[in-house]
Amino acid sequence: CQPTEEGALNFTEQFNKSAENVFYQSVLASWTYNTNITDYNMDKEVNATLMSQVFKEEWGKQAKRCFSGVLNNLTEPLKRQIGSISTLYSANLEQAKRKKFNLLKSEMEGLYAKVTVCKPGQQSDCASFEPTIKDIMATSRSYKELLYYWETWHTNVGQAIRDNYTEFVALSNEAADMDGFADTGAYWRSFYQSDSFTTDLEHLFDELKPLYLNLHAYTRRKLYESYGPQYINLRGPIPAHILGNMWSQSWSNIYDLVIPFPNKESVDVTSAMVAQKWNATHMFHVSDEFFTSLNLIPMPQEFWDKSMLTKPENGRDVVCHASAWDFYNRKDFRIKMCTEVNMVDLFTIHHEMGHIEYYLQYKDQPVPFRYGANPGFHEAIGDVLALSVSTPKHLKDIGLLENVEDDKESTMNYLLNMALQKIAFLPFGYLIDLWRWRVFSGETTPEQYNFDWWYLRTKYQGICPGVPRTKKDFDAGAKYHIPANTPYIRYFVSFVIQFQFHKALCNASGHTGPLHTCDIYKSTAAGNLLAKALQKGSSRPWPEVLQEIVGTPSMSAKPLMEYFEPITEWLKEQNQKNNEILGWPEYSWTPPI
Ligand SMILES: C[C@H](NC(=O)O)C(=O)O
Ligand SMILES: [Zn+2]
Repeated sequence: CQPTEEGALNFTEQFNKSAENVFYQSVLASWTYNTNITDYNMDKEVNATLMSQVFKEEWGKQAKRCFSGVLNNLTEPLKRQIGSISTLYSANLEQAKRKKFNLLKSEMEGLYAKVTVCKPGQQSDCASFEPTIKDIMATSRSYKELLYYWETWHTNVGQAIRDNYTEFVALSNEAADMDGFADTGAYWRSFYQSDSFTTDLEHLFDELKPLYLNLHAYTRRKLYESYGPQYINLRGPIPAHILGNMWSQSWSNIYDLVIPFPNKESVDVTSAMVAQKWNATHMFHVSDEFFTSLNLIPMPQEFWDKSMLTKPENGRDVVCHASAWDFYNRKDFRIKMCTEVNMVDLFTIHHEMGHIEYYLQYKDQPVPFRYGANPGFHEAIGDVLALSVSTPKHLKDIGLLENVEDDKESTMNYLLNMALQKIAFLPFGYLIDLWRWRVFSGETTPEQYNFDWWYLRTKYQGICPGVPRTKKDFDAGAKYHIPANTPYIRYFVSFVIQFQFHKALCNASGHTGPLHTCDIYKSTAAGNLLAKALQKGSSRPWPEVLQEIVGTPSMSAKPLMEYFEPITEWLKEQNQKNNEILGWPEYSWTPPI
C-alpha cells in the first residue's frame, strides 16, 4: 500500500468496486428475511451479514494499517472516505461474538414482527400489530378496550425480547469501544460530527416545550370531556393508551375528539380516499408525481417491480414497519410497507419515498458517501414534501377535498391537525435516545430499564401507563426501533430541520403569505435547490449542506414556530380561558384500574 494521496485514491476506488457487490448481497438477504420471516431466511441474513463484516474488517484493517499516520495529509474527500472505511462497528467483534450479535438482532426483529395480541379471553382469535392492533389503537374510543390492547402488546413484545436486548447492548458496546468510542451512544452521536450536539438538542427542546405544553393541556381537556374525570386528571399526565397511537408519539388519530371547529370541513381525507377507491399503488403514484413535479428523479421501474407495497395476503410473516432500501448497485431501490388506504399512510409514503429520492440523487457518490448529510436529513426529505401535500389547497388539487375555505376557523382546524402530528411528536423523538444513550453508557442498568423509561416518558411527554408497569416489563422494547437497533434522535432533528427546508423551498418557489399555506407543487426552482443538496450525500459536513439550502449552518426552531404560530396563539387563548394548568404537577398520578 502507498500512504500517499495517489495511494488513497487507488485504495478507495478498489474499495468502491467490490463494496457494491458485497453490500448488495447483504441488503438482498435482509430484504428476503424482512419480507418473508422464516428460520431459513434468518440464517441466510445472518450469514450474508457475516460476509459483509469480513469484507469491512479486511478493508478497515488495511485502511488503518496503511493511512492512519498520514490521514491529515490527504485531501478532505479521501480523508472522509478512509475514516468511514476504518470504522468497523460489529465487524470489530471476533467471529463467535459477531455471529451472536447478528443472531440477536435478527431474532429480535423477527420476534417483534411476529408478536400477536389475542381478543380478550380468546386464545384462538389473535392478530398482528399491522393492520389490526394499529387500527384499534387509532379508532377505538373505549377506554378499557384500548387499555387491554395497549397492555397486552407492551407485555407480549417487551418480555419476549428483554433478555436478548441486554445481551445485544453489551456486544454493541464492545464493538463501538473497538472503534475508540466510549459506547454505542457515543458512536451514534458521532454521525452529527458536533461537540455541542446534545446541548444544541436540549436548547431546541426547551425552545419548543411551550408549544407542546399548550397542545398537551388543550388535548387533556378534550379527553377529559370525552372520557370523564375518573380517567383524566387535569393536573396530571395523560394515560398513554387514549392518544390514538400505541406509543402516544402522534395524536392525529384523535383529531375527531379535539378538532377546534367541528362544524367546519375536516382535513382528514381518509374517507374521501376510501370513497374514491384509492389503493396502495395509486397512493405511491400520487407521491411519485409530486416528486417529479419538482423535477426530482422518478421512481425507477425496478422500484415498481420489486417493492412490497402491501402486506402479503398469503399469511407470510413480514416486518411491516415501513422502510426504504438502497441495494448499493445504483439500480435497485425498494420500499417495504404494509400500506392501508388512509391519510396517515399517504404521508408515510411521502416519507419513505423521500429516502428513495435521496438514494437516487447520491447513487453515483463513492459508497462511503451514500448516506444523508446527517441521519436527520434523510428522515426530513419526504416530510418536507408532505408539508405541501397536506395543505387543504393541495388536497383539493388532487381531488380529496371538496371546498377549501380560507377563514380563521378552517386554518385552526388544519394547523391543529398538523400539530397533532408534528408538535405531539417532539418530546417522544427527543426522549427515545436519551433513554438509550443512558442504557449504552451503563447509567441505566437492565434492572432500571423500565423505571427509567417511564420516568422519561412522564417527564417529557406528560403521559403515564394506564396500568402499573413492573421491572419485569420492557416497554421500550415495544417500539420497533429498539429491537431493530435503529437510532431515533434523527427523527427529532428531522422534525426541526424539515421546517427550515420547507421555508427555504417555499421562498425558492416564490411563495408569499403565511408559511403554513405554502405548496411547492411543480416548482422546479424548489426541486433543483433540494436536489443539489441531496446529490452530496454525506460527502460534505452537514452544516455546509444546510447552509446551502436554508442560509444558516445550524438547526433552528424558528421556522417550525413560525409555521405553527397561529395555532399556538389560539391554544394559549383556549388554555387561558379554561384556566388550564400547563404541565402535569401531579406527575405521580395514575388512573384507577
Ligand atoms: C417517526 C418514525 N418514523 C419511521 O420509523 O419511519 C416512527 O415511525 O417511529
Ligand atoms: Zn424514515
